[in-house]
Amino acid sequence: MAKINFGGVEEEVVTREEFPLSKAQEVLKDEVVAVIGYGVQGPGQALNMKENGINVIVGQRKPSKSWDKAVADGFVPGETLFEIEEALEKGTIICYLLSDAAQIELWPTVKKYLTPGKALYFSHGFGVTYNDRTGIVPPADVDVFLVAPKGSGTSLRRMFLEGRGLNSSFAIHQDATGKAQERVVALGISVGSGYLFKTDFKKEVYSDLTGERGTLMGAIQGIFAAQYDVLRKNGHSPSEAFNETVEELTQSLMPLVAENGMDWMYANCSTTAQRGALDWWKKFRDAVSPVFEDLYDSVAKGEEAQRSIDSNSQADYREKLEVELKELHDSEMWQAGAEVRKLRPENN
Ligand SMILES: NC(=O)C1=CN([C@@H]2O[C@H](COP(=O)(O)OP(=O)(O)OC[C@H]3O[C@@H](n4cnc5c(N)ncnc54)[C@H](O)[C@@H]3O)[C@@H](O)[C@H]2O)C=CC1
Ligand SMILES: CC(=O)[C@](C)(O)C(=O)O
Ligand SMILES: [Mg+2]
Ligand SMILES: [Mg+2]
Repeated sequence: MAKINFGGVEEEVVTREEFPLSKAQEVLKDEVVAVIGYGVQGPGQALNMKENGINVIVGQRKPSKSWDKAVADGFVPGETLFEIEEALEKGTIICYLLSDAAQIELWPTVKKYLTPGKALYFSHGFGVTYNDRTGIVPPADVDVFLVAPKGSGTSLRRMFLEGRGLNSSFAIHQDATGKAQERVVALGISVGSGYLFKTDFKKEVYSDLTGERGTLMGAIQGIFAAQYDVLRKNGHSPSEAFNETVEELTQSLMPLVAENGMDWMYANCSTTAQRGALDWWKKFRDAVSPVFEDLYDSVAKGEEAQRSIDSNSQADYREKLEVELKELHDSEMWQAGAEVRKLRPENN
């Protein structure tokens, strides 16, 4: 483990230099890694492991779109693609990558196949942390750990194919075999993580639920909509409002933040913009801090987890999500955005 000073706080991380793929392959050489669930994380992790030389199989419902996708991706029925219970039987490491709500429903089946010495792998601390609501309590004689890619499974795969890596957190909930650390780190490297930082199941899920409702997804849509609406209410055209709210950020400014931090992005804007941004960012921070306090409180109380369980356990959960996603898609802001994207030189 490398010790890195993050802004004055020393943390332990695992880098690909100290734990190369060859070491991961050696650790996992006698394992059968069964990926249960082929939605977003499943394909990214299974394909990256497969191409990293790991013995990976996929377990999916049949017939299903996910089964067909796994076949299209090169997993072979009866050889590397099985129905869920057969994959659970064959797997020595069970990667539980169904949706968090679906993990609850299938848990009684999965638990039957967790025989002594096997490992149960998650990509989210949700099921174990909120086990009073999920019922997911693993048997004591199996390893239980997680690797949580800090990004979409789609990005995990794309970055792997580009020779890059998405950072992941890892955590150990149970070390029944004494090999949990090497198993989980080997898996983290094999699924295509850039580097791995250590956390625990509770901190992973509390931070993740906060992040996806906050700056990563929920809050950004909220702040985009607020600025767009004010610009439009004051007579600015849809294209001007969208460019000033989203397009410039994603195409020009956020890549500068990703490259070298916020001050670097500011320094590459006008002094007029720098003065204004430095004057206003604390006002926005103070305005939204109470909302983030409420959000974290709701996460910590389990309210966000219960809402996710209640809504995503319904038979028509996908249809209901799609109705709300369509409302976003059909909004003037994102309709304007579709036209702006078409005008990008690379799209003409
Ligand atoms: N989506 C992402 O990129 C990320 C997901 N995660 C975590 O990874 C895990 C998997 O997440 P996703 O891939 O997004 O899941 P998902 O929502 O895409 O579902 C995964 C699979 O579960 C199947 N499924 C749904 N209900 C089922 C049921 N009742 N019985 C059997 N199969 C069912 C779906 O058909 C799909 O193939 C979750 O714990 C999630 O929190 C972690 C980081 C990012
Ligand atoms: C992509 C990711 O990290 C999320 C937002 O936490 C998720 O998909 O659950
Ligand atoms: Mg996340
Ligand atoms: Mg998440």
